[in-house]
Amino acid sequence: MNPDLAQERRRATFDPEQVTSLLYRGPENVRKRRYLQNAAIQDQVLRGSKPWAFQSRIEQYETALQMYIYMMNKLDEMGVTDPLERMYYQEAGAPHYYNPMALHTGMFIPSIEKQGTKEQKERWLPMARSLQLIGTYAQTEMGHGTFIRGLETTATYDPSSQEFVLNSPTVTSMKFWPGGLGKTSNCCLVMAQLITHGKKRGIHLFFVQIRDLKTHRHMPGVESGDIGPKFGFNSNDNGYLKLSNVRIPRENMLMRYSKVLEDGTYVPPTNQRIGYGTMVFVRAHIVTNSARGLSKACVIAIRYSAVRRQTEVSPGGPEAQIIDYQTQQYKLFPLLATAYAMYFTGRYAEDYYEQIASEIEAGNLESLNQLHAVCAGLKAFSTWACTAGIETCRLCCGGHGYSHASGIPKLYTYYTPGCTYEGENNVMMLQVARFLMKIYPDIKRGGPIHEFVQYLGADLTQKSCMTEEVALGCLLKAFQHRAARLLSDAAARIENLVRSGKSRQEAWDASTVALTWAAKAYCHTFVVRTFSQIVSDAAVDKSTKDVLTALCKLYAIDGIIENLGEFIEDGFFSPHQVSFLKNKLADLLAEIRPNAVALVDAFDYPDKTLDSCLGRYDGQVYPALYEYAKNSPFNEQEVLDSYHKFIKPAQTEQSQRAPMARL
Ligand SMILES: CCCCCCCCCCCCCCCCCCCCCCCCCC(=O)SCCNC(=O)CCNC(=O)[C@H](O)C(C)(C)COP(=O)(O)OP(=O)(O)OC[C@H]1O[C@@H](n2cnc3c(N)ncnc32)[C@H](O)[C@@H]1OP(=O)(O)O
Ligand SMILES: Cc1cc2nc3c(=O)[nH]c(=O)nc-3n(C[C@H](O)[C@H](O)[C@H](O)COP(=O)(O)OP(=O)(O)OC[C@H]3O[C@@H](n4cnc5c(N)ncnc54)[C@H](O)[C@@H]3O)c2cc1C
Repeated sequence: MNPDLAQERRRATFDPEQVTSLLYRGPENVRKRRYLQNAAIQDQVLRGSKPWAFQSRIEQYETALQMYIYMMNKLDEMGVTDPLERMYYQEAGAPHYYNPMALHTGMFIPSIEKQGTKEQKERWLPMARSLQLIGTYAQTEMGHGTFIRGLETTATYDPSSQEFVLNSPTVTSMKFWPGGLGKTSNCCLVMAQLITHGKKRGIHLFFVQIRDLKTHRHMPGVESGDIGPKFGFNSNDNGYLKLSNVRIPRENMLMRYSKVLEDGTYVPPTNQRIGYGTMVFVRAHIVTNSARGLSKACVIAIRYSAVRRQTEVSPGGPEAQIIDYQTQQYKLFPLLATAYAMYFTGRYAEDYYEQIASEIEAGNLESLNQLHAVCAGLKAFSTWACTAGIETCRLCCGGHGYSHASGIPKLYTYYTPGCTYEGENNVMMLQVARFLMKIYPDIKRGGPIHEFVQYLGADLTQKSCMTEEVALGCLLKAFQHRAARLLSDAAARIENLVRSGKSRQEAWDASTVALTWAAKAYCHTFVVRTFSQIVSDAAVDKSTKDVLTALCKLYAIDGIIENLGEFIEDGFFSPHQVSFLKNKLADLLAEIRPNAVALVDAFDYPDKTLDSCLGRYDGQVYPALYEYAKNSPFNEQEVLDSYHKFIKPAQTEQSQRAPMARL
C-alpha cells in the first residue's frame, strides 16, 4: 500500500461505508453489488489476455461478444434478472468493452415490453431473451437524428396482402448509427413513417427481421453493415441499414397504443408522443450513468493526486502531494461534489420515471409532458457535467492522464456521446424550455402547478438572504431566483418580439439562447434541490452528514461562482455576499481535503472496473505504469522489422551522402 494513500484513509473523519450504503440504496444492495462484482473479477474466463488498447477493432469486438455472451449465460445461471444487478456484474467483468448487444437489452427488449401488444410480447420476448432474436433500436437516419418527425423511411400498408412494405427511398433515409446494427443483430425495431390509404400517419415502430435466423445472411431487400471506426465505442458495430421493398406482416407494427386494422384503417394513439417512450426511459437512466462516469474519473484523479508528489514547497523540503495545491482542489473537489449530486439526482429521476410510467400504464397521461421535460433536461445537464468533468480529471493527472494507462481517455470517449445520443443536449434543453414556457402563464397566475415549478412564480424583486454562514437554504433560494428570473427574461424577450411584429414562432426562434439559459438554470436548481434534500433526509451519523453537507454546499457555491453573472446582474447578491461565497468556497476546499480519498473510496469501485494504473486502490501507480508499458506490442521484439525496413536504409542512404560523424 502506498503510504500516502494509507495515511489519507486514516485521516478521514467519517465512515465511507455509510456513504456507500446511501449511494446504492442500503446495505443489502451494497452486499449484492459486491458479491456480483467479486464473482466477475474472480472469473478466469473474464481475465482477458491483453489490455484492450493494444487490440485491433475486430479483436475488441470479438472479445466483447465473447465476454458478454459468457456473462449473460452466467447471470442466467445465477438467476440474476434485475437489470441494474446485471449491469454491476458486467461492469466488473468487461469494463473496457462496450457491449455489442447493449441496444438489444437496453432498448429493443424494453420497447417491445412497453409498446408491444400482449401477443407481440409473447411472440418475441422469449426468443429475444434466449438470443434467437438479437435486436436493436433503428431510429436515426443519415439525414435525421434530432427531427424525428422528418424521418424518411416509409412503411406503406398493403391491405391486399396485409403487409407493410418498408423502403429507404433516399441515401439520407438509410438508418445510420444504431448500436449492434452492423453485424450483430438479426432484427430491429425500425422507426418509419406509416402510410395507410395513401395518407402519412406519422412515425411508428416496426419489427423487421434483417438477417436469416439460421445463416445470419441478409433477408431479401436488406442491406446493412458497420459504419466504421469512431471516437469511441469501437467494440460496438454501430451500423447502417437500407431497406428495399421489405415486406413484413401487419402484426409487426408495435400496436399497443396505435393500430392499423386489416383494411388499413388507422387508429391513432391517445397522445402522439407515447411512441417516444423508450427514449424517455433511457434518458432517465443516463443521469445515473453520467454519475458513474464522472465518479470513476474522480476516483482516478483524486487517488493519483494523493500519491503524486511534485515540487518542493520549501527549499530542500519534501515535495508536496499534488492534492495539497489549492488549485488542484479547486479543479477536483467541485467535480467530486458534482458526481455525488448526479448520483442522487439520477436516483430521483429513475424513481420519478417509474412513478409516472405506472400512471401512464394505467391510462393516465397527465404527467407525460412533465416527465419528458424532467428526463430530457436532466439527461442533458448530467451528460454535459460528466463529459466536461472527465476531461478536467484527465488534465489533473498531467502527462499520464493522456495515456490509456490512466483509464481516463476511455471514460471520456465512452461518456461524451451521451451529449449527443438519445437527443442532442441543446435540443433537449429547448424541450425543457418549451415545457416551462407552456406552463408559464399558470405559474404567473399562481394556478395549480407541480411543486417542481412552483418557485418559478416567486417575487423577482427579492434579494438574497445570504449571511457569512452561507446556509444551504439560502443557496437553494439563489438558484430558484436565478431560474425564475432567466425564465421571466426569456418570456419577456419573446413578448417584446411579438409586440414588435414577429410571429410567435419567429420570436421563439430568435430567443433560443435565452430559453436555453433558462432551461439550464431550471435543471441546475433541480439538482441542487435534490442533492440538499437527500443529504438532509439521509439516515447517517453526524460526521457523515457534515461531510455530505460540505459537498452539497460546495456544489452549490461552485455553481454560483461559475455562473456569477446570472446571480448578480439584477443585484440579487451584493458584492459583500459574493465575497462570503468566495471565502466559503476556499474554506470548503480545505474542509473536504482530509476526506477526499475516503469520499472516492465510498463509490466502491473495484480496481478492475476502473482499469487504471493511476486510480489503483493500493496507490502502486509507478510499477503499474511500467507493467502497462511493457505490454505494448512494440516491445515484443527488441528490434522491430520496421527498423530494417525503413530506418536502416534511410541511415545507409544518408551516410552515403554525408559520412557519419564520430559519436
Ligand atoms: C442502451 C442501453 C440503455 C439502457 C437503459 C436502461 C436500462 C435499465 C437498467 C439499469 C441498468 C443501468 C444501465 C445504464 C445504461 C444507461 C444508458 C447509457 C447507454 C446508452 C446507449 C446509447 C443509446 C443511444 C440510442 C439512441 O440514440 S436512439 C435515438 C435517440 N434519438 C433521439 O433521442 C431523437 C431526439 N429527438 C426527439 O426526441 C424529438 O424529435 C424532439 C426533439 C423531442 C421533437 O419532437 P417533435 O415530435 O418534433 O415534438 P415537438 O413539436 O418539439 O413537440 C410537440 C410535443 O411533443 C412533446 N414531446 C416531445 N418528445 C416527447 C417525449 N419523448 N415524450 C412525451 N412528450 C414529448 C413536447 O413536449 C410537445 O408537447 P406540447 O408542448 O405540444 O404539449
Ligand atoms: C455513439 C452513438 C450511438 C448511437 N446509437 C443510436 C442507436 O442505437 N439508435 C439510433 O437510432 N440512433 C443512435 N445514435 C444516433 C443519435 O441518437 C443521434 O446522433 C442524435 O439523436 C443526434 O441527432 P443528429 O446526429 O441528427 O444531430 P443533429 O440534429 O444533426 O445535430 C447537429 C447540431 O445541430 C443542432 N440542432 C439540430 N436541430 C436543432 C434544433 N431544432 N434546434 C437547435 N439546434 C439544433 C444540435 O444542437 C447540434 O449542435 C447514436 C449516436 C451515437 C453518437
